[in-house]
Amino acid sequence: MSKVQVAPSILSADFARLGEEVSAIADAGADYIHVDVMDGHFVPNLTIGPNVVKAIRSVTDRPFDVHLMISPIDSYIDAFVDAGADILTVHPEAGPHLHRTIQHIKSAGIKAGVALNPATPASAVEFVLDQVDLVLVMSVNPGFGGQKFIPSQLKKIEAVRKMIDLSGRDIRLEVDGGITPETAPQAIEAGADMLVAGSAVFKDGPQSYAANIAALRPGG
Ligand SMILES: O=C(CO)[C@@H](O)[C@H](O)COP(=O)(O)O
Ligand SMILES: [Co+2]
Repeated sequence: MSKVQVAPSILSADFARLGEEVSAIADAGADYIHVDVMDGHFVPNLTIGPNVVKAIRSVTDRPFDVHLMISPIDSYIDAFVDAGADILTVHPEAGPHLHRTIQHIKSAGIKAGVALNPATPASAVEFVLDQVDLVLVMSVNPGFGGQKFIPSQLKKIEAVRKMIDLSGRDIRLEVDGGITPETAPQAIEAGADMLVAGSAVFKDGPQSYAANIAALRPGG
């Protein structure tokens, strides 16, 4: 399996100093910058939109992994592509035609991911697996940082890992929610190769970011 990569979620950053925070996690070893976009409708929280993504894009050359929790999804894709997203990940429930949404993202020349909510089965991604670059398994219900990892998702991570390996395609398996030094090894053991972590990275301030990121990697 490829090296495990860490994508800190800026949802737990200090929004008053967002540019500095993005720069600090990049310097601390983040492989991606995970951006949680929430609309107060698909999920019960409101966060940031494409203007903020555009504003922080110039702070680092790390890829932006943009997790879209908005519905209906399709009319927002181009704005996030223009803002500088490198990966756009969408939920199957967020639009009427998942395959078409993925084609839209791919036709813009960037990577496409599909996010599976805790109650959404692995099979939801089966017939688009030939199109996607990433599958994101949500290990909490989407909407907030700082929630507890849902253990039943480990089985789904294993199932998605099998599907990816069978496909023979280069697809990342990202796990998002409640990732800590205690739960990261379980997610990795089940097949994850990309970990999102918000509260576990941003706790204790910038001087701890490098150690917090390192603690999530295998052997960390
Ligand atoms: O997408 C989401 C929540 O909807 C996540 O990306 C969280 O922001 C991760 O936060 P922690 O659970 O790591 O604190
Ligand atoms: Co997320």
